[in-house]
Amino acid sequence: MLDKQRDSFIREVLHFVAPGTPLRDGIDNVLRANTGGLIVLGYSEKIKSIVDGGFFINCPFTPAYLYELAKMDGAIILSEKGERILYANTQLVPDNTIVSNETGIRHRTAERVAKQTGNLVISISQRRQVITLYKGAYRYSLKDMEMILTKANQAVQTLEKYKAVLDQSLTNLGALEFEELVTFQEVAQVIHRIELVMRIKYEILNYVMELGNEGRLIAMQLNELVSNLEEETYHLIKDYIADASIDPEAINQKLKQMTNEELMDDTVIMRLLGYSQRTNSYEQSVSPRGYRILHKIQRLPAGIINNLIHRFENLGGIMKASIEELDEVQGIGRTRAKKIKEGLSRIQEQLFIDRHI
Ligand SMILES: Nc1ncnc2c1ncn2[C@@H]1O[C@H](COP(=O)(O)OP(=O)(O)OP(=O)(O)O)[C@@H](O)[C@H]1O
Repeated sequence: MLDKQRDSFIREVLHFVAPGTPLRDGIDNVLRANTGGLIVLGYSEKIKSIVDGGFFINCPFTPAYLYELAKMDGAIILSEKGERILYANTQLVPDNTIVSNETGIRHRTAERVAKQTGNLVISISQRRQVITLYKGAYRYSLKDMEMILTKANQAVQTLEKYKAVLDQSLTNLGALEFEELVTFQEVAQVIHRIELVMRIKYEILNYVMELGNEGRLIAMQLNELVSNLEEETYHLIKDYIADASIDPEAINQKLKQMTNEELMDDTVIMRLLGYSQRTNSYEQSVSPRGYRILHKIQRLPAGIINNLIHRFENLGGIMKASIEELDEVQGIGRTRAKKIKEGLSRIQEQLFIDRHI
């Protein structure tokens, strides 16, 4: 199951220490110098209450100052956004009844301070050459750059393969929609494949964050591969959801919470869309409303698409409508009615060709 809170924690903290930022340069210097370090971001009331001693410095942050100050014992406290160095050589005294699984004193202190205050705490290990970030109950250790790059590239390759399979099933689904031969099975399969692709996308996004400047190329590849998939999923759910008044985004969120096993189960997806297995067999045919296909027609506003579906109920109905009948729909004149007909024929033709590639 995807932990959304953990995901946003990772994004937030990785944004702070992404390669190329002054804070990261400073941390890397401390790591290389083998002095170790304990850094707290933000001097909140809660932090104030657990700080003992130290020097008030209050100077702009530079990687060189951080490096020099880390030579002293104790913790360094930065402003919330890391732009200023506020204190150095401080002793942190968090509540020692807070559970910590860390072994060394520095790391245990970091974890307890993060849990007690909710501030971001960074621990740079002297012996193990690792940087660990703590915030609230979350912990994240920055891995070696080369290793992340390799993992990110492998994930992009996996994404490419999954995306190719997904594209083929989307083409098949589209062709079957025009033939009015779609069953729940195809719909469930496409939803399952989309969600798998989205999961790989989020994994890669975390690598991109961690890679900072180095991740730009991977971010571009990712964007090219899956840029409009979210929109496509939204329309797909709108096409097949049993109760059209339910917000497709709510269904999408539930989809993200599912385990991989649940995702592969057609009956779970059917239930998610609001169909019960007893009344609807998943081999039974089902008609799309037409949002996904109609959005492929260029310059056709969403309001008109809604009017069309409201009037003709589904894609089949819209396909069968004559130019005169289309013309009667609010917002559609004769020229636009012709454009809709032509657009649908063109999309259908292309899908039938692509289906056999
Ligand atoms: N409560 C604390 N407040 C401020 N600094 C602390 C605190 N506890 C430990 N430190 C810092 O950590 C250093 C000792 O850490 P220790 O070696 O025990 O931790 P560790 O978690 O094993 O880290 P490392 O992997 O770097 O050795 C101290 O010299 C001090 O600078």
